[in-house]
Amino acid sequence: MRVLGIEGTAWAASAAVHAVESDETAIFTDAYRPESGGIHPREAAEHMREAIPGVVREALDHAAAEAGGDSAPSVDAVAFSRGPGLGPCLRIVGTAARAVAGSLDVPLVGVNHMLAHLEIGRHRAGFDSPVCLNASGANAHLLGFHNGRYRVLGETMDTGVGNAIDKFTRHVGWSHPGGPKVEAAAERGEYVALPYVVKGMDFSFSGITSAAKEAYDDGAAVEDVCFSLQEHVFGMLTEVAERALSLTGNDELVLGGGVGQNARLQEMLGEMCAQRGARFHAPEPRFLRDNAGMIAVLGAKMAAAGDTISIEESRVRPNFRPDEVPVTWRADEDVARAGDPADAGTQRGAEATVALSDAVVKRREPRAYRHPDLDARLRRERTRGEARLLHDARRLGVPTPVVRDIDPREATLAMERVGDCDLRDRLTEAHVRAVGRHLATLHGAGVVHGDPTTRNVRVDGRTWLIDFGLGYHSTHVEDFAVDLHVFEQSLAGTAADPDPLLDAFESAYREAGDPAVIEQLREVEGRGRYQ
Ligand SMILES: C[C@@H](O)[C@H](NC(=O)OP(=O)(O)OC[C@H]1O[C@@H](n2cnc3c(N)ncnc32)[C@H](O)[C@@H]1O)C(=O)O
Ligand SMILES: Nc1ncnc2c1ncn2[C@@H]1O[C@H](COP(=O)(O)OP(=O)(O)OP(=O)(O)O)[C@@H](O)[C@H]1O
Ligand SMILES: [Fe+2]
Repeated sequence: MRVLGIEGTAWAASAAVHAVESDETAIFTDAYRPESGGIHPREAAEHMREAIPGVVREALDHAAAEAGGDSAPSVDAVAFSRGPGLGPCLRIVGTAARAVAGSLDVPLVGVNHMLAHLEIGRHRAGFDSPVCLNASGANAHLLGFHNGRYRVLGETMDTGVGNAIDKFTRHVGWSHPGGPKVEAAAERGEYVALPYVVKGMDFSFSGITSAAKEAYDDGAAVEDVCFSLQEHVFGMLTEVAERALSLTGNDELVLGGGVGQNARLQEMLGEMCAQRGARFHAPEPRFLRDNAGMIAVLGAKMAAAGDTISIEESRVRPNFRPDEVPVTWRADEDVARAGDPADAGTQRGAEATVALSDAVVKRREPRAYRHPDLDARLRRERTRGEARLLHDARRLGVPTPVVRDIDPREATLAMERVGDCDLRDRLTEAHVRAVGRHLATLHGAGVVHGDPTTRNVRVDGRTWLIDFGLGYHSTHVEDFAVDLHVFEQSLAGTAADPDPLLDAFESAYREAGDPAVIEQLREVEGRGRYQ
């Protein structure tokens, strides 16, 4: 079987032929390069109009040559990027795909571009059910497979990671795309401190981009800013990837997206995985940046599962989210979470090792992938912050362990042992309601937990909140809403039937806290991040 793929969500006018039996993929790409500034949607669409016919012809010629003069059509299906992406570009690609499928009389397959970034890594690595970090221009998120869908385990709360970097390079007058230029300049740079923003498995870049621009305007060497941008931004992505592995009990990670071509990002992810005994795969660059090869490869899997669409249903989807897609090509898989060993001896969390006896000693281990200055700063700040907030929460009446000792230099806390197990392993409505009430109490007093996941709640007769290492004080409704979003994402990622739990959580929060936070939560969830 051979499948034609067509891609054109933003800058890459690309067509490819994937031959299933030999697993060979030929890719033909004609890139749009803006003369100034970033990607202009109208110019990009104009480029698609001019370039798509040429790359499709090249791909079909290639397929015909491979077919060696067979009378049968040279491809068995046509797959296209249906979204997310720029509407005007998508429509041109959609039209081209319909025309080719119609004239060859073969089925049409509508592919989610972000899932294609993920599946190409899974395919090339031969991994079973990896967590995926998509690091592309317009997006940044972590995906994991659970109950027949890819779930968004964490994502950017503002711009995509490539866009965040490209904004900085535009500010200093460099041409698009900025990522490779930052990578080159970073080789000669030294460390300066920038903001570092991780909220559970979510993260945001706007503060870093602004601080980087300011540092440059204030006279910092551009090489130093580039170096530090990479250390912070990729450090954050690596940290959240590690959190996702830890929370899901997974030991395979794949990388996707154009920013994934960056050697420093690949190095950090590789080191993080090596340190925790997980396997890591980054596909070759031609499969990382936008390309039709990944569309053809996933298109072939979808076609084999019978997941094709009629012309009438094939409208494009500029805001197509990855978690909306029924994963037909993995329908027969029954994926169980590996799970961590029971509460005995030493536990390994996402960032700390926790020695459990009558008491608990939690030590934030150094992270080799992180710049030493940043590593020391985060371990010290988080240890101090955790001790302080555990105490504050207790005073507000939220059950937390009593802190017995703290050593910020060693990043070590000694505290009371609480609960029989993590909430993840006993997900009842009553406990989830209690989490809703406790978060409402904290938020009412201006405290953000920062990482309220189903692993950071301990349960017995009571419902205890632990792990305040990412917590902070705030008066912003947005920060409280993101806290709720983090908890709901972790529920959706760990519960077999999350809906009743989500309802119970929200109704308890609404009763005990500020309903405006729930409204803001809807805003956070609905944010269009894909234009
Ligand atoms: C929706 C779709 O159109 C969009 N595509 C996209 O963003 O193109 P992609 O090829 O995945 O990524 C482009 C980004 O990748 C960055 N980039 C390329 N090489 C890089 C490098 N060596 N280091 C850092 N960033 C790099 C560029 O600066 C640019 O921001 C997406 O996947 O989000
Ligand atoms: N005070 C405590 N009493 C009982 N168990 C605890 C306590 N503190 C931590 N644990 C156990 O150790 C695990 C990891 O602890 P913690 O969440 O504080 O570390 P972490 O490395 O920051 O983890 P993560 O980032 O995954 O939440 C918890 O999920 C819990 O099972
Ligand atoms: Fe992409």
